[in-house]
Amino acid sequence: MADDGMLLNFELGDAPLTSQVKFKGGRWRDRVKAQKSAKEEASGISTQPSKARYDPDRPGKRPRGNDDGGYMGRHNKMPRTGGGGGGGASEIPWVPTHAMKTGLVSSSLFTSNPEFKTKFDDENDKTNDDEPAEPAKPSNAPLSEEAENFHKLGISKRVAQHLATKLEMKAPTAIQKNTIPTLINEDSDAFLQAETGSGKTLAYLLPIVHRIMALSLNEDGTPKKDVKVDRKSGLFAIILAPTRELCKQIAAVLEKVLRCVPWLVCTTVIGGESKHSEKARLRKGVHILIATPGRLTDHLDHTKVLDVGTVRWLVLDEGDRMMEMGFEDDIRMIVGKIRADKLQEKNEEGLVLKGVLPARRVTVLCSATMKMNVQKLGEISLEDAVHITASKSEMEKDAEGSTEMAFTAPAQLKQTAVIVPAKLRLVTLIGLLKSTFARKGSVMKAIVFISCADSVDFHYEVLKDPAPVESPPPPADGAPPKKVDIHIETTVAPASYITSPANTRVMLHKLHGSLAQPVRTATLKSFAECKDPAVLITTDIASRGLDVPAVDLVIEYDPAFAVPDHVHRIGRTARAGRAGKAVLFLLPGSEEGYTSVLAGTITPERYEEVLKKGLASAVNLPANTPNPNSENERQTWMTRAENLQLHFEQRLLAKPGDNEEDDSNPNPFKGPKGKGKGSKFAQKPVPDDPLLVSARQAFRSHIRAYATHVKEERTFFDMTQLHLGHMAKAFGLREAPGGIGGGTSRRTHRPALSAKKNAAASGPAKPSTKKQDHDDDLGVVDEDAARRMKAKMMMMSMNSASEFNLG
Ligand SMILES: Nc1ncnc2c1ncn2[C@@H]1O[C@H](COP(=O)(O)OP(=O)(O)OP(=O)(O)O)[C@@H](O)[C@H]1O
Repeated sequence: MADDGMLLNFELGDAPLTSQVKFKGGRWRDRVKAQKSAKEEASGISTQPSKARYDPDRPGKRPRGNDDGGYMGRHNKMPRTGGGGGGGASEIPWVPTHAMKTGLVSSSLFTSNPEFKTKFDDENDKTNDDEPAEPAKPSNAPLSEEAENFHKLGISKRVAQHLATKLEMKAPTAIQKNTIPTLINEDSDAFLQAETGSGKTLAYLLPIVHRIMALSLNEDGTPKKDVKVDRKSGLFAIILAPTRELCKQIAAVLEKVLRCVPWLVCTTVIGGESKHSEKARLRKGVHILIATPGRLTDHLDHTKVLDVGTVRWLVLDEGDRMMEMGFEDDIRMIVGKIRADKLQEKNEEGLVLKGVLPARRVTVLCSATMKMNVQKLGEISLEDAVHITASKSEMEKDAEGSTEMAFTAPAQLKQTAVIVPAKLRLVTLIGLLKSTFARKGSVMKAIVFISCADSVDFHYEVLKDPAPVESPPPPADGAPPKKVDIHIETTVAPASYITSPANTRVMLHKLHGSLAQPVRTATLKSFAECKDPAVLITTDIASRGLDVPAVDLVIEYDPAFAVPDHVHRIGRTARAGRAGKAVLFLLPGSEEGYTSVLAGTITPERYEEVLKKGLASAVNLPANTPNPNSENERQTWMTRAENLQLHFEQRLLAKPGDNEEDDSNPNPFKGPKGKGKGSKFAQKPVPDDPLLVSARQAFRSHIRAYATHVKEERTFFDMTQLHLGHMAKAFGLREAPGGIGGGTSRRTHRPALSAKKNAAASGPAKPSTKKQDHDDDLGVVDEDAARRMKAKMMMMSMNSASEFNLG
């Protein structure tokens, strides 16, 4: 008889078994029989080993296992055997008694998976392994021509020398070469578009710094007579960016540049930090301000000392993202306020601004991706803007009136799409990370993008060492204990599953918008400065603009919600001409078509290849966790994958006191979670393992997030094709938990876009959706998404057997 996806775990090693099957539903008599039988077998005195076991849904009939989210018997590739769904009885395997007893009935990872549509070029795969193809010439690297340097573009010698000697930037990149002269010599608005990692930040910062410097320095660098620029001279430039992290990063780059002009000052005003101290800094005086739109609007409304009369530049970095996040109104307000003030030709202290700074207010828009909403932003903020791109051909395309520029990925970025069945996602991720860090020094940092904060939390918990980090003993001499950075206590931890003999320590980090700002800042710092190999598990909060040069690998474990987001995510690697690799996880089926709309050459890869490499050697299971099978050199990668999955499932099923003998409950059906209030059998409920709770929450949020892919891409990301039972396995769950369809998730991705859209349709925005200038993974799912999920859930509950082939 075909096992149809059932893994029968006859040999499970000596690890403690952590869960018992709960017998629910059906007739009381059936449940008692089933429980009795399970008990007998547990003590080795089974009287009826070969009998069919209890099936709660079909008492008295042949059993169903717990595969496929409660459904077992018909695979989507199998023909229906009767009306009304459900497989024919002959296809239903028998569940061995002891497997039910232990709760270790688990669907096999390697059966019942959908077939791939992709045609893999195995010959090519081989060639790739043996003799790597010539790497593509980097497309976002600094220009190598001898003749190119910053001074020749018009930047003062002082700054050019500082860049070359202190910041190791001798030659500009293509976008810098095309932007700097324009912004120095002209006063027109500009729209900078160039691929990720191409140096757009310095492309707009350097001309601004150069022109502010020119207020007090002559062209030869000597100081102007009787001219003093100090903190009170006025605010000359405002740079807006969508996230706090990006604002801090821009400020860090600018501070480095300003070290050669120490009298110029920049600061940030961003959400999540003390407004009081921001006000104090503004009061002291600042020349360049970097802000998130929400917080700047707030200060413009409430901080009198913030005078925008002298402002000459407004830069909107990642403008499209700000529009997506729903900051259109804030940006309108900011632009309106800046333009409303009469342009001052002299500042209050009599410093002449005219003739040195732009004669009009200049707006610079900056993005690697352009969409309709950026054009709209352009309409709000730009007037006769020049469109500056990195290459001539792009500029020509623009001159010809091409409305939509193709999003390009850095040419040197190696992109792969791994087709992974839902059930195998978690083990494949671990296999990939394990092989990534197998060789010392080959990869130092990897980023894993996940769709929502709950899922980030779960994957962080599941991948980090479960053993609590031991606190250091207090010093014997009574001195105060050494300070540990409390901010990263819950966001940074070692990850033993992905270590290797060459890399015995890999540090895991997590980041999302629901974390407090000091935690976010400290976590990002830890990741950027980590000397050990490091992994960052994150939402799209880290997808825009973030510049950690040592990132060698980006894994899109959950595909992005829209193509531009994908471009930004993969752009966290292969920056400024460096090499990089991006791996996209796709499910077999409609998702496989997604690569046709993405930029660059994407090589498809089978998950088997990833697992073979990753699980060629044993996974380092953390101590004191269930180990389904002691390691054996001869184990195959498939067995290792099965055991690894089982290990996670067991970890999730662990409950406090599971390892202790406890026969005190006389009624097996009013077990730890019995509802019988007042019943003599009622017991104190035993809480589920926090990891299990987290897995359920992550699963629910993941499914909700899945429903929020942009409309144009829903043909690839089709809710109705998702197999919830299989997907649950990727969260270590043996079945899909309920409660997916109802309500909204507070921590699901793509909030403001939909929230604002809804608001437009249904009246004023709720206060909670406003000014989330930083929390781009906080918010609610749009109604349309909720409706699609509800439809899916209804279909599931109406006919669980037809769940496989919805739509
Ligand atoms: N001329 C240069 N020479 C060497 N490195 C440079 C140069 N210009 C910028 N870089 C480096 O390139 C990296 C990417 O720069 P930046 O963050 O400005 O890119 P970007 O185009 O804004 O990317 P994204 O679109 O992803 O935000 C940074 O590490 C920066 O220090």
